[in-house]
Amino acid sequence: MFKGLVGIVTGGASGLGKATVEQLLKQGGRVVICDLPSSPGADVAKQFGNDTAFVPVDVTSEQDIRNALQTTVDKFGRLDVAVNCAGIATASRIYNFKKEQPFDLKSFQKTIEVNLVGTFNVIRLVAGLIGKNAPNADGQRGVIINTASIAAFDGQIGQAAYSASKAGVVGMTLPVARDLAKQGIRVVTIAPGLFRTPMMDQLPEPAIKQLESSVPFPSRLGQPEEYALLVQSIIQNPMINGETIRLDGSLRMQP
Ligand SMILES: CC(=O)CC(=O)SCCNC(=O)CCNC(=O)[C@H](O)C(C)(C)COP(=O)(O)OP(=O)(O)OC[C@H]1O[C@@H](n2cnc3c(N)ncnc32)[C@H](O)[C@@H]1OP(=O)(O)O
Ligand SMILES: NC(=O)C1=CN([C@@H]2O[C@H](COP(=O)(O)OP(=O)(O)OC[C@H]3O[C@@H](n4cnc5c(N)ncnc54)[C@H](O)[C@@H]3O)[C@@H](O)[C@H]2O)C=CC1
Repeated sequence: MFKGLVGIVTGGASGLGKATVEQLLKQGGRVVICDLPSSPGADVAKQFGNDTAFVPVDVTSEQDIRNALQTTVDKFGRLDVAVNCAGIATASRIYNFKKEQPFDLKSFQKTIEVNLVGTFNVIRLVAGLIGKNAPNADGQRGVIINTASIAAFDGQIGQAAYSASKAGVVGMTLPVARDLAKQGIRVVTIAPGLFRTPMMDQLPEPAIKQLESSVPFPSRLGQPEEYALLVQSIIQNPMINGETIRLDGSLRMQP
């Protein structure tokens, strides 16, 4: 279905990103996995075979993303799709009255830097390469997909930094889509609910169980493959643009 398609997936060494890499490959695509040097990205790429490459990056670095684009061109000749999955989750109260400790400012800044600035950095750089493609019959040159979170809308206690970073991704989706429309590049954001990944596994098991039971239907954590299926649908459907799509089993998180 995606024969000839070339994608970049940030955070592609784990969780939702890794499932996306697998789905694009299954459909006949070729994929550059971008993830931290400390991630298992090299092993993942080896496991997936010749249609993948791993480039160690920090998404907040201009040079790292430029290197990834160079590798993409050298190895696969073009770029059609970029999926931003790299992200970090932090949790802390604004002020811990027991310990008389305010929310650590560096932790807030880091969360914004990776989740929001990192996503923006990738968007602004991949747009240049995708924009070089010849347009298809519909005028489309490619697609950029971002990952926010339902915490952008109903963040829990302790999620001020994470929710702010993800709300920023939601907020820039429409203006960036409008901005890139003339060039035939679509921009869409997925706001996942709760998915079983290493990030979710950081939460204590009772917290996971509690969250899981609060999902109306299906009352369970999502599988990463279900996220990847939405990525595939977004790529396939040219009318989806400038929108944030919740993928959450109708969960609205409680405080
Ligand atoms: C990933 C997604 O995109 C999807 C989601 O959003 S899933 C929803 C995720 N929700 C959350 O992560 C909730 C975040 N909030 C919390 O975990 C808690 O409100 C809080 C840890 C910030 C404060 O909880 P609290 O009851 O006031 O307890 P507090 O005394 O501050 O902390 C209790 C202990 O639990 C630990 N803890 C429990 N859950 C934690 C978590 N998710 N992250 C970090 N620490 C956690 C704390 O480290 C703390 O340990 P110490 O005191 O020994 O350092
Ligand atoms: N798992 C879930 O329930 C949900 C996840 N999300 C979001 O989905 C995205 C993917 O999350 P998961 O797959 O669950 O997490 P994960 O922790 O399994 O994967 C995230 C990947 O991002 C990489 N990464 C982190 N910082 C990076 C940086 N600076 N540069 C490059 N790569 C970096 C990590 O090395 C890791 O491989 C994240 O943005 C997360 O916030 C949103 C809602 C729910």
